[in-house]
Amino acid sequence: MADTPIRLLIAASGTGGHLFPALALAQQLPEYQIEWLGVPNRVEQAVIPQHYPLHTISVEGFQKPLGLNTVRVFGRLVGSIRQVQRLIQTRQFDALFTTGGYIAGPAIIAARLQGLPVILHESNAIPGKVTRWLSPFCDQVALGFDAASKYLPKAQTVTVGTPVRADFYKPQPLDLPIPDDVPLIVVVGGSQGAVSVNQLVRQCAKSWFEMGAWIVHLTGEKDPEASTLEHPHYIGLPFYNNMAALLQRANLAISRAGAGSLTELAITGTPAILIPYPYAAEDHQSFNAASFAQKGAALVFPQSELSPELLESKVSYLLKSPEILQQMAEKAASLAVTDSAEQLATLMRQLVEKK
Ligand SMILES: CC(=O)N[C@H]1[C@@H](OP(=O)(O)OP(=O)(O)OC[C@H]2O[C@@H](n3ccc(=O)[nH]c3=O)[C@H](O)[C@@H]2O)O[C@H](CO)[C@@H](O)[C@@H]1O
Repeated sequence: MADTPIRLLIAASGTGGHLFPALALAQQLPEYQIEWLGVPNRVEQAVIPQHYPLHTISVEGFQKPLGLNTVRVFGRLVGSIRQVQRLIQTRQFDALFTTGGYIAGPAIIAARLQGLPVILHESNAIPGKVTRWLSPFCDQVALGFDAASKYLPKAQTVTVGTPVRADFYKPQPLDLPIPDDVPLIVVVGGSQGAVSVNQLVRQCAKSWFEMGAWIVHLTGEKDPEASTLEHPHYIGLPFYNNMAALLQRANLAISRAGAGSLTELAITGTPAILIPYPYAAEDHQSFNAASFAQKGAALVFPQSELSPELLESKVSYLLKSPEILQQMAEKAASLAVTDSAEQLATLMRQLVEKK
């Protein structure tokens, strides 16, 4: 195996939270030949082909209550496993890396049937269903949060944090017209935006503008009112690619509590108000956010308890208290695992060498 490059299949799909940690690992394995497995019509179609060949299969999750639909989904799962097996045979992959989610089901099963080593990375404090079911079949399960290990008693777990893209480790220029000396609030609702958070922010923004603050608001693509707020200090965008530059510049973030977002806030040392997505599976975003709240790196509010008045006053208070923002920034930075991608790359190389 020494002379031919290792061929790695990465199965990561659906959301930025699944894609970006896998991309961060891929950046650490320049000597590998990497191809990607995703599904049609999801974010990977826009992000991956410029980096790696993208193969797609159709997968879907099992919905409750179980019934006829389950039979159909099961049939489709068997079909997708066969598709991935054929892909592994024809493209001669040596190993599989996945970040969980629906795509991980057929990918892990097919890889095991073909005798490939598998590493699964689970970034959330409460692992998803596929991770729980299939982690015993993976050679190594790498965790973003230590707390997740108690849900995976039969898995070979190791906590490595969650990898972020390489640009987060260097100061990045911000290509947005924001003066250097103004307080900047960044609003981000995960990779898809958060309409409820957007509505809250639009109701509060006026008083923050009056305090001199600027707002960069990443609204997502699905907010029908996204362009209703206009102000010289306001920049609304559906999605922004250079998150590293934006979070490095931000004085405060108002954010959902997806594992990827939290990791990036820690790496950039950005104080935050976190509003966990209330419908995330088993409320995992609240558990993700808990470590930030306990450490004093963020204020966490359940969406149901956060009125516009409360958000308006908390942000105004923080804007008036730079020393508190500074303390929160330091506490956020203390939660950063800066070599997560390197640790994962080392695990991958060790595993492939062993086989
Ligand atoms: C609704 C839901 O279930 N979301 C889940 C999904 O989140 P989702 O994909 O929203 O979440 P994350 O917060 O983990 O990651 C968002 C990623 O998108 C990037 N970004 C975002 C906006 C933007 O304009 N530009 C940009 O690049 C961020 O920099 C970050 O890298 O996967 C995460 C990891 O499994 C989970 O923790 C989340 O709970």
